Amino acid sequence: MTTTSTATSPIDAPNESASALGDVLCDIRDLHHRYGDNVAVDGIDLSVRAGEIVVVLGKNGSGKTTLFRVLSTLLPIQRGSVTIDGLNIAEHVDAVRSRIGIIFQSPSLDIKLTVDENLRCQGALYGLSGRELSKRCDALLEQFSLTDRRRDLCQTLSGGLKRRVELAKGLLHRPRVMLLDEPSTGLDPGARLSLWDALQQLANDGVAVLLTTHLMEEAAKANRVILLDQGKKIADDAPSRLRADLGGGVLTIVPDDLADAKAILKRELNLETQIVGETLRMPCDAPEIVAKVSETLGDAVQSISIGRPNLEDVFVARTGKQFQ
Ligand SMILES: Nc1ncnc2c1ncn2[C@@H]1O[C@H](COP(=O)(O)OP(=O)(O)OP(=O)(O)O)[C@@H](O)[C@H]1O
Repeated sequence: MTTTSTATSPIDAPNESASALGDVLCDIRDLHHRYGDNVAVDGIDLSVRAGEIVVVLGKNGSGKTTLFRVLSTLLPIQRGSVTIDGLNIAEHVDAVRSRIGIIFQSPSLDIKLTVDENLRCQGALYGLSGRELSKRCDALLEQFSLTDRRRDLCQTLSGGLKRRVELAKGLLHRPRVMLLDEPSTGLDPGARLSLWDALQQLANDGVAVLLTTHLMEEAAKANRVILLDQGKKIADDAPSRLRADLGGGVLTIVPDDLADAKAILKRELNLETQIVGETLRMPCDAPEIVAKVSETLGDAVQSISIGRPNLEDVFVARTGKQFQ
């Protein structure tokens, strides 16, 4: 069993400063969407600026995909408004589509075509042709380190490489706003890192990037995190500020049996812990509690630590529910 009382820092956000950011490119006001009686998006306000990476984080069914489908003009606006690059998406569908790049959860590549052919088909859909299209394909293949794979069939690529081709496809027409629904799905940690390098590069080039993820450590890299719960926005801030708002530290216990340990800690030490994944967690600023918990649980615990709150703690604190 390991016990620690030092504060640990999750991945720090690369850039949480608003000063480097540009104009608002995506502006959502009081957006609602329902399927029959089922309210999927419930009065969301949200803006994303040029150069900003904003992550929408929420449990299954919290409304992330519905939000993305409205933003990408695939679902109509029922109530509220959205502007993309200053254009109301209900009134300027074609112009808006030319300004957004979209990557959905389900892969969109034609795996029987080569990397090059996939890009060229996409370019043709957006009215690009001839030298302009060739130059654009060359530049994106270079940007995503795909030049040496351009003649390979997509079915021969790894999941990470396929995602890079999808990103290149989504960027062919130089969108000002990039929408990505769970872009890390199916990627190994190395491929995720290179995806994030690519997103950071996009943001550096002045694109507004809005994506969903269910991975907390990934959300911690964004400039801003939006927490959704049952279609409502329950938090919107830089990840470090969201964590700091909780104040102090968090006690994390990894016991052999979650329910047993929770009951023992309540009975013996009057501690109110919450089950989060495979751990028991609770706000805690008193390092001496580590020794007490260790003594109380004895051999029935694998590790006890006090660290800084993470985004999962923020979600639990704001909703009273577990994230997963
Ligand atoms: N086409 C549909 N018809 C009816 N209800 C739907 C439809 N699509 C989604 N819903 C419901 O709307 C709510 C939000 O779903 P949505 O898919 O937007 O959430 P999500 O956060 O993207 O979930 P996940 O993480 O599982 O993809 C859920 O209650 C879902 O069951």
